[in-house]
Amino acid sequence: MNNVRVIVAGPRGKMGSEALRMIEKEEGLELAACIDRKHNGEQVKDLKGLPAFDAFIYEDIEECFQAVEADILVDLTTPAFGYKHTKTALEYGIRPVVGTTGFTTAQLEELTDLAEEKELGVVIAPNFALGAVLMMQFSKWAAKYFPDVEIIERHHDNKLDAPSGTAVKTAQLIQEARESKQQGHPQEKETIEGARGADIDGMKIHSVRLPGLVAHQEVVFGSSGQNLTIKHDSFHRESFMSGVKLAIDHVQKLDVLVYGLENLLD
Ligand SMILES: NC(=O)C1=CN([C@@H]2O[C@H](COP(=O)(O)OP(=O)(O)OC[C@H]3O[C@@H](n4cnc5c(N)ncnc54)[C@H](OP(=O)(O)O)[C@@H]3O)[C@@H](O)[C@H]2O)C=CC1
Ligand SMILES: O=C(O)C1=N[C@H](C(=O)O)C[C@H](O)C1
Repeated sequence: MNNVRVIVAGPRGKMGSEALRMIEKEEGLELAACIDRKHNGEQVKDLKGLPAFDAFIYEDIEECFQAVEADILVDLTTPAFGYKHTKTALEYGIRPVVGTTGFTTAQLEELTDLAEEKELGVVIAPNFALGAVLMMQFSKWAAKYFPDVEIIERHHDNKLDAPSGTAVKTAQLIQEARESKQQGHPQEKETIEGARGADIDGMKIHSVRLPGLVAHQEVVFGSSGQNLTIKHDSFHRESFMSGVKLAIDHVQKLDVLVYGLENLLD
């Protein structure tokens, strides 16, 4: 069988470089090219700290898609570029696997429609770590019995988007399991704006950004006389890679957009 040819966008990044190391280890995957905003025309092996791939780096995504034959784009960049890259990949018949977070609901809807129109699979996963996917599923289950819930997510201080994609997805899953609920005291007032965090359907989300952190989330449920906390920690970005591989395997058989890795698990 032919190797699956993958283009990685964001190869110098924390996640992109980890994805390159995963592709290097996985039989059946081949790095076709990289998309970066620097180093046009250089080879990946020329860049310090990255695996010794001969694949070339392109700054212009269209030039890359025109020059290189590929099956899949793995995007691990920024919200603005990730959206543009995903759209362009679909235009060129390449299936996107997207870890980049921070897309708006309107962007997700637009990409869903485009994938359907092109009959091409897309996987957008706010979190590729299996433990985080389970944390979200357990939270959805718990919300049926404990509708009062707040989400505390903690990340490294280089993160661009807040709240995290995982926190937003968790809140959306909880919304599916509980009635809409305005939490806290009906007359509560913030004496400093933002003190109660972000709000999704009455649920509060608190975002912590500190050096030393990787990716962590607690979902705290409150009820009379008891609390339930569901917690997940990613201590290393390798934790996301089995999920990236799973998405690469599945996306080739899909002809629609799938949002969330839980939709690919048995
Ligand atoms: N789904 C999941 O499981 C996970 C998702 N993420 C998400 O993945 C994304 C990347 O995270 P992370 O690796 O930590 O971030 P980094 O900042 O470490 O990496 C992002 C990389 O993208 C590069 N970049 C910026 N603009 C472009 C562009 N136009 N074309 C190509 N590359 C570009 C950056 O270059 P430069 O350095 O020059 O700015 C950088 O190398 C984020 O959205 C994050 O939230 C993160 C972890 C897990
Ligand atoms: O930026 C990160 O680091 C992470 N981003 C994703 C998110 O926004 O949820 C996934 C994970 O939490 C790490």
